[in-house]
Amino acid sequence: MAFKHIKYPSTGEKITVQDGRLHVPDQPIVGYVEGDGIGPDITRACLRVWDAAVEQAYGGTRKIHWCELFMGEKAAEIYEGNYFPDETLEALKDLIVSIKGPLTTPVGGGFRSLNVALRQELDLYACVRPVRYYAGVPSPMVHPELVDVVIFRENTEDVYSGIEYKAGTPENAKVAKFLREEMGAEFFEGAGLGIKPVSAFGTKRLVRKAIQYAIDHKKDSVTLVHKGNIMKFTEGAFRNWGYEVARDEFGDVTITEDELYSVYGGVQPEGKIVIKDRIADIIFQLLQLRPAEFSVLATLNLNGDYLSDSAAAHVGGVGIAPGANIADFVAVFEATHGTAPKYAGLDKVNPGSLLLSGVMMLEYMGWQEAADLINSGLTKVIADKTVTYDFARQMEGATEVKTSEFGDLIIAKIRGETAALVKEAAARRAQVEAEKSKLGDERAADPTQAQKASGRIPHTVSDIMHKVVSISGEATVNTAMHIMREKRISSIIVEPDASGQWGIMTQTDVVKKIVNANRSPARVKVSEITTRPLVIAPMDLSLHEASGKMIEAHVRRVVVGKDGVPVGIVSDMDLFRTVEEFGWGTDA
Ligand SMILES: NC(=O)C1=CN([C@@H]2O[C@H](COP(=O)(O)OP(=O)(O)OC[C@H]3O[C@@H](n4cnc5c(N)ncnc54)[C@H](OP(=O)(O)O)[C@@H]3O)[C@@H](O)[C@H]2O)C=CC1
Ligand SMILES: O=C(O)CCC(=O)C(=O)O
Ligand SMILES: [Mg+2]
Repeated sequence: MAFKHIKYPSTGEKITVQDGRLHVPDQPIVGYVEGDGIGPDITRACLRVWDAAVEQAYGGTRKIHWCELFMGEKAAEIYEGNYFPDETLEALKDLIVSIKGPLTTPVGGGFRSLNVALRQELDLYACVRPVRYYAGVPSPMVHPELVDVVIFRENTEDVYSGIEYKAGTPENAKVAKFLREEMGAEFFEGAGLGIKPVSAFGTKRLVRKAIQYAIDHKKDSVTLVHKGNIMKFTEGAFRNWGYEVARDEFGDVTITEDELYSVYGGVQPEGKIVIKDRIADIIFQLLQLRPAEFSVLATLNLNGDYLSDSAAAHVGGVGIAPGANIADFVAVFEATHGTAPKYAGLDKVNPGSLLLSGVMMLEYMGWQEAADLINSGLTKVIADKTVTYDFARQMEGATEVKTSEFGDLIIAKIRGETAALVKEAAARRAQVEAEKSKLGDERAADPTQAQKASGRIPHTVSDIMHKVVSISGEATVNTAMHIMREKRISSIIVEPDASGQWGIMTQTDVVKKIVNANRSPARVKVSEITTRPLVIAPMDLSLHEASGKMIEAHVRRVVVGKDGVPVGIVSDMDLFRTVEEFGWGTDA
């Protein structure tokens, strides 16, 4: 699709899916949507922090190439009233990984939620919202550190499906008539009507992802949250289908809470995840009073929406509540909160929620080092009590900073904290490199001695060969002789001639073809006394085989090569020395 307003950066590569896995190049193109309300404030700050963390973690070898995509009010301005242009949808699919700011949805009328539309159009069926405590964050809980749950909220079904009939419309009248007359339903005249589809397919793929996450992250339980006592065939079915997936697809690694007591006497067996369920209303109390009992929660769409904002409040509020909308590969990361319009453009709110959504994104891309830097930078800034208004109003002795300043402080921590470590690691790397290069030089100069020092016994020609020295056939024999004397070598490799053949010139050639023939080495070209073609032995030729070759061909050396190019040379003297140093045969 040719884009009208979206411009992919000219540098960077697209993230792809290869052999069923996400393939993230070192210079990936990642999409971002600024969002409405406070969106531009937090996005601006976060882009700088993400870039700084990636730069710091990978020293410039990795970099995100951002591509702005348009949704919401900014899109409506650019695309003549279109809040969700087709090309944005196309690019989100094409780029696979993107991050977005919040988008406004009018209440009680107007256009449909862009966020919900996005999730449905891209079938981003799992809304993943981790809720955990960052040390120093103000919290109303006595033990907020015990909160560490990941909410897997079904993201495409339930009452968010948009099957609603406004009171007073012909559609509403038609549905009401059907329900009353055909289904025997009873409800007040003039009621607005909504339908709540919950399918086995939608439930199972969500619960499957939640259980897989629990396995991958060594979590001890998955709790199915539902209001199945009231909505038996939707929420009750969600619970039943959830247990079904656990039993049918993860039977070897899961047990039910019933089994935990009836079979295992309450002692959770090593390596088993407990699948349990709780009714939706009581889970709000339980998460406050007994948070340690929960780790992964699988919820329907509406319950998960409520629960994620509420749980966020236990650990500092929605200002620090990250999230992601994930399909099998395509993912759009986003803050849990909305557009907070009263703060729009004030550079005031907490960018933490979007920032941590970016941390989830970096983890999804496999860039854990950059993610860790942000986590630790954020923790340190909070520990310094330099925080945005939402934390400052709950923290004694805090200094309130702006959104952008909060970002700057995190960047400073990321750079400062790692500067020393990076310097130290670079020095360590340089030391190792220097040591390696010294050992390499020693090996090349005296392979036998180097192996003796390292405890290795040589077996093949590559174990004892010396690096070849080569010369052009156009050089004079005089020049070649100077090099051989200087390097203390008895032969020199001659570069390929016009027909591509390598050659060799030895001390014996000089004795026979120069001295004995009464020729001046200054006037004879190397090519004139070179032996071609050169027989090149493979690197894994054994020392025994090498001796055989020398005897058979009446030569005193074997040239060793790779892909037809000579790389080393082994002489009869090298064999002699090796045997003298290491022994040979059965008594070696
Ligand atoms: N995914 C999305 O794009 C979402 C979009 N929305 C949309 O956002 C709009 C506004 O919704 P609303 O219900 O007011 O909810 P919001 O989440 O936008 O704001 C509610 C309150 O939460 C606090 N808050 C929100 N974000 C931050 C932040 N970054 N830092 C600190 N505090 C924050 C503020 O509290 P305080 O007043 O105490 O300072 C704010 O007034 C609606 O149109 C809604 O549909 C809502 C949720 C998600
Ligand atoms: O789409 C919206 O405007 C609200 C969505 C929401 O609250 C959420 O996803 O948590
Ligand atoms: Mg919400």
